[in-house]
Amino acid sequence: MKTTVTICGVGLIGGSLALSLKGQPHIHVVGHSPNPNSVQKYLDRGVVDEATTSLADAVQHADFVFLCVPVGKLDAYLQELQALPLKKGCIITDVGSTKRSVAAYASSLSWEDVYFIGGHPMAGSERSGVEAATSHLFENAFYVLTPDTDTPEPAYEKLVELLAHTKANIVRVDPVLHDEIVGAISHLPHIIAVALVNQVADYHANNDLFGRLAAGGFRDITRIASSDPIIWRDILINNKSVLLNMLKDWNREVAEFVRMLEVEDGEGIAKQFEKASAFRDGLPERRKGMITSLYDVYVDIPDHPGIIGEITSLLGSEQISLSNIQILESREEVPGVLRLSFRNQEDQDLAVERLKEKQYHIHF
Ligand SMILES: NC(=O)c1ccc[n+]([C@@H]2O[C@H](COP(=O)([O-])OP(=O)(O)OC[C@H]3O[C@@H](n4cnc5c(N)ncnc54)[C@H](O)[C@@H]3O)[C@@H](O)[C@H]2O)c1
Ligand SMILES: O=C(O)C(=O)C[C@]1(C(=O)O)C=C[C@@H](O)C=C1
Repeated sequence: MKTTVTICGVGLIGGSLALSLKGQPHIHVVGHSPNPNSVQKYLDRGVVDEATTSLADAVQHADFVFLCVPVGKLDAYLQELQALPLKKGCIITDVGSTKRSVAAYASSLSWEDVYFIGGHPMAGSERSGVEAATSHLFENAFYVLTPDTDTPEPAYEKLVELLAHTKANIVRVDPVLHDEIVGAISHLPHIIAVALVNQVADYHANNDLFGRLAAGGFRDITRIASSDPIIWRDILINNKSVLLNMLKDWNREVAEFVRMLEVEDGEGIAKQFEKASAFRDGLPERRKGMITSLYDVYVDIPDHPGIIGEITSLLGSEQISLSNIQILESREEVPGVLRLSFRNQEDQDLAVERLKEKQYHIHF
């Protein structure tokens, strides 16, 4: 008897989850979207075994239901699911980037032999849609679960067992604490990246040298500013109370820089950099999952013909497979950036070593 896993919203996260489960001999993956074009896309891309626009059909045999839609849609999905006949013992979970409100809403509903356990894989990217999904997105990343105190342990263990296919590290966290932590390490950085890009975009509107000269530093801190607007609108509004407090703290950080610059407090500025690098350099390595676990490398490429061929030949001669290659910028006078995506950590490590030997400037 196969385990049926239904995924509602097969985008970046839902699609990556589907790909990590699909192909397991005992798992059948069903995709759901209310949009017939999306359903067709899931099938055409072979991300799911079956797909339908009917939620009732999608969940009728489900052992697990994953809600992989924007955070603002989770409550409506839960309400709909509660009104549908579900299999006994069915586990409903979500992948939303906030956990407090969905956990509270789920426990306000009454379920009969159906269990809701909130979830949040701590991996992703600025890309969105099923086109961006990869089977290894969650490998070595943390995957937060937020069971209630009354969640039966066997239900929790059943979900943990299924998620073993993602090769993520499961960590159990209280939903309120979760929202505070991700507010600081994920949501606040997205706000800052977007505000910074928009500030520079306004300068650029008066003089396009701003954008043309934008180099590694700007790119490193702003990749996430390209994230999906609807997904992030929902996350930020949902975590509003945490973020409003954190933005007050952020204003204090900015005010301190204003003060140090006004009085030319060089020692104070250097201390801020020392404190920051001590913390950042001490973070667990990326492969252990603190920061996203896509195997992407950014290479600055001088503007001369044949450079991309040189890089791909170098990787090819080492039998390193690329899963994707993309030119992010290529304009006169300024170096471009090439994004190389690899299938696994070993390929990424080897590519970085070889590219560095050839004096390429690499960043992550
Ligand atoms: N992007 C990330 O890095 C990341 C990481 C971890 C968790 N998350 C969370 O995962 C969830 C999905 O995000 P994503 O990045 O996969 O986004 P996505 O845009 O790639 O996918 C969202 C999916 O939901 C579907 N959808 C949108 N509105 C819908 C609606 N009203 N009804 C039904 N389906 C609808 C879309 O068609 C799409 O399939 C979000 O809750 C997000 O907070 C995102
Ligand atoms: O790497 C990225 O692009 C991400 O935005 C991933 C990221 C994050 O901020 O770290 C974004 C949202 C999630 O809920 C979890 C992970």
